Amino acid sequence: MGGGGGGRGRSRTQRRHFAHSRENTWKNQRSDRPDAELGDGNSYKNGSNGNNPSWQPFETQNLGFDEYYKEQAIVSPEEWDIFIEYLRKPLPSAFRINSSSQFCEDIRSQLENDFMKSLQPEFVGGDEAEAIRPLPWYPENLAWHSNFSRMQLRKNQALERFHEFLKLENEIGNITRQEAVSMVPPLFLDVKANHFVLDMCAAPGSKTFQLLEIIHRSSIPGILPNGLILANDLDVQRCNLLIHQTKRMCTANLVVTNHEAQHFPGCRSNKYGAYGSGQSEASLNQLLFDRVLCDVPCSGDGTLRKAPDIWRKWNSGMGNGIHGLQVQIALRGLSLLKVGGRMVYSTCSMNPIENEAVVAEILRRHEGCVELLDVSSELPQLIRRPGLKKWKVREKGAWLTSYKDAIKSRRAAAIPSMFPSGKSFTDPIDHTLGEDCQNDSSPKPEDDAEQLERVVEPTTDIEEEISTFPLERCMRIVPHDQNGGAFFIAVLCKTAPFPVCVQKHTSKKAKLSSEKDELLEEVPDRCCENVNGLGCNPAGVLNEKALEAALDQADGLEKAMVEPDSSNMCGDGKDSLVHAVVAGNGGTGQVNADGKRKLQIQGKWKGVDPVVFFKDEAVVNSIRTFYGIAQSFPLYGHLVTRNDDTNHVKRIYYISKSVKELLELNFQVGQPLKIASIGLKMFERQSSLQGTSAPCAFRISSEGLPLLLPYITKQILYASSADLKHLLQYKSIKFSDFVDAEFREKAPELLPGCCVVVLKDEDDSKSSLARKAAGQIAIGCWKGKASLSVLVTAIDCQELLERLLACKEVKGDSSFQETKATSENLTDEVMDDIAKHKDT
Ligand SMILES: C[S@@+](CC[C@H](N)C(=O)[O-])C[C@H]1O[C@@H](n2cnc3c(N)ncnc32)[C@H](O)[C@@H]1O
Repeated sequence: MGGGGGGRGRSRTQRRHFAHSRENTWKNQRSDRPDAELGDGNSYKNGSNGNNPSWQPFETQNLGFDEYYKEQAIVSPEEWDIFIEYLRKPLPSAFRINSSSQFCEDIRSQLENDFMKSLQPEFVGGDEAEAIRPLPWYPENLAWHSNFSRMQLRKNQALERFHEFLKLENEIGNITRQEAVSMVPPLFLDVKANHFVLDMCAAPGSKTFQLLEIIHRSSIPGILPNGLILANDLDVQRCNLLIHQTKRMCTANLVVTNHEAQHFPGCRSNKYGAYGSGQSEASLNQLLFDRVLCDVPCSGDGTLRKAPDIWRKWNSGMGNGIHGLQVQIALRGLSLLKVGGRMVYSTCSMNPIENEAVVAEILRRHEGCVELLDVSSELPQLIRRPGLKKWKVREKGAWLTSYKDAIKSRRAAAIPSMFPSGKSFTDPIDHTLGEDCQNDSSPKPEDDAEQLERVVEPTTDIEEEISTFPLERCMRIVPHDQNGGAFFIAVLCKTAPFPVCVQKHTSKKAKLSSEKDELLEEVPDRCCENVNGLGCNPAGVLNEKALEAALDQADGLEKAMVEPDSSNMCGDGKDSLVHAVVAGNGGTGQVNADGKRKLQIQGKWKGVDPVVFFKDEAVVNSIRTFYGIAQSFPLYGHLVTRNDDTNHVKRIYYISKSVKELLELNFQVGQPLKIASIGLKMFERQSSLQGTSAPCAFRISSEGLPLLLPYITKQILYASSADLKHLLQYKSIKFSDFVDAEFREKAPELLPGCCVVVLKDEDDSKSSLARKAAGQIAIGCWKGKASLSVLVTAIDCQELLERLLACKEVKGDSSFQETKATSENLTDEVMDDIAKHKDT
């Protein structure tokens, strides 16, 4: 694999993290109920409570919700009952096969030819005919729908093999459990292997993982794709979940950052080769993206089937409260998008205020530069509804048809962009989104059900508004169309650079014409964000005059940034503005002699380990020599650590060429990116007693091995399937006990320390599976005085034994059955064994 093909060396803590990653309230609340196990979509509202007298059914009704969505005509009146019925049913599960995994075909074939048939007798029916089935709209049968609940999988003996399969393949990254509708947005991004992709609100990372699969899909072994994924999330803990999730991918093409998406820093430099010793020539001088995924935070009412507690919490203030932030994030995404690039805006909410209103607002602000794409010919089997052209705003119990309504009734929380026309009319109160960008997404104390009791002001004298944008090109997925969750997706294309925003200015004209080009693209977004937190209305066309004005404005802006006017900014936008200036000045970090600002541009993010290029030539050369790594595999400039003290580096990470360029640019412009994780763990310091006597201080990590494998010429042995099986089974084997004579002879000749054992192509291999596995199944081992020991976790041993078994089953080798039984019983003892190897 070119890296990224699903992984080895998964953290055992991962499962624990995932257990807490998403609330599954059905699971917690209904485990004692017999009907809870059906997984057939029955409504549980009126179900029995089993033997638990304290059990309370979830209230799957909310009058405010009903009234709101009926009024918004989210579905036709005839469909209302079935819509609600489905919303009350638990969500069937879904999973995706990792299309870049070396075992992708095996897994698909196992599902199609084995599980689809063998599980059918265990399925009791309901709305669905099949126990498991491929999702018809997902390409190549790579995503699957399952009608078994987690509890059924756990409790039903007959399903045990399928359950074990799901658990194991999920843990090692060959499949990912993910809600079906959540798999849709990345498909509409049309990502190619060479794309730079920004995932703005990425945690917990299921879509990031899918994007990584796409860029790695056609990689050939040992070659990395030219693209990268930059996954960002504001929440540090959720970022950690994402890092754990994506570790399973073993990729060198991922960077994880931790920023407010609406203030994601700009990185731009006009200088080349300014970083470090000057040996490296950065070929990237501005960080713009070919694709942006804008899967924004939202009220989440599309996930009601998975999280029924939302029934209780839901009120219309949730959507209103988050609309401003959603607009800001989407606008920032567009400003970071290349001309010609695609951005997908998505939410798991059904609310038009969070969906169509946001899309309409960004089209309004960048009219002529951004197009809402008609993607009706893409994924034709996906059932979706056109976006709404009209909707209303509910505010403090009243229905508002137009912003005029809001002015009339002095409903200050409603802002023009929430309405279909987006018109602000005469506004006695200052309703800027700047106010809203305090990011108060928490629902207002109003309760819609209560509000229903109030007298609602008539709006009859105000005309109904209809959006003039082609919002029917947006897509709304509703639960009853294909027995899933609800989602909203809009696909946008940036068709032209954003014009300059012309505003009043007083400062002197900027004279540096060399900066003009930069300002053409950089200033408008920033200067306007500084004005109202949302970017500008592109009233002015770009001409020489406008450009000069913009240069003037930039001049003034720069001053403003030294003494930021906090009243004009949202959140901690000050930081990103400062970074932007650094970027604009070629990353010298010496924009002026202001000491306070200098501190801000050190690029040292509190509490975040630094990212340091690992340039210790002696160590790099010793690694290259020890493993005989071919010169065609670039190491220099591709290795980084998270430790300033290069003498005490424990782990060395490998980064792709694309990530290297991004990192170099980040250094050039003063490190505005707050990097939480980067690259692929490739080498780890061997700290055992044995390790200290080994000629090379670093061993190859399991994650890095697939990428490095085609380039290793020393410390490598080819084992028969029998010997590899024994190694995986017993963990440590004396040289004299190997079955294969050649292997028995060659193993003692290796240098002490880390080595690689690869499954060899045996002449008698009849199955294509076995032939394919040969040369690809490889493990790290430790060569001691008289034995070889595996440096592989128990779960990896188990998975590899399963693979070997699958190869052998075709040949009818019964001796492998015995191995399988043993592999399933791998215990913590084995884990301890391996841990000892690593830690003693
Ligand atoms: C809908 S979830 C994203 C789900 C994710 N795309 C996935 O597929 O796994 C929204 C995410 O936005 C993050 N978030 C909230 N406010 C944010 C902001 N201002 N900037 C960046 N991320 C934000 C939340 O922490 C949350 O992880």
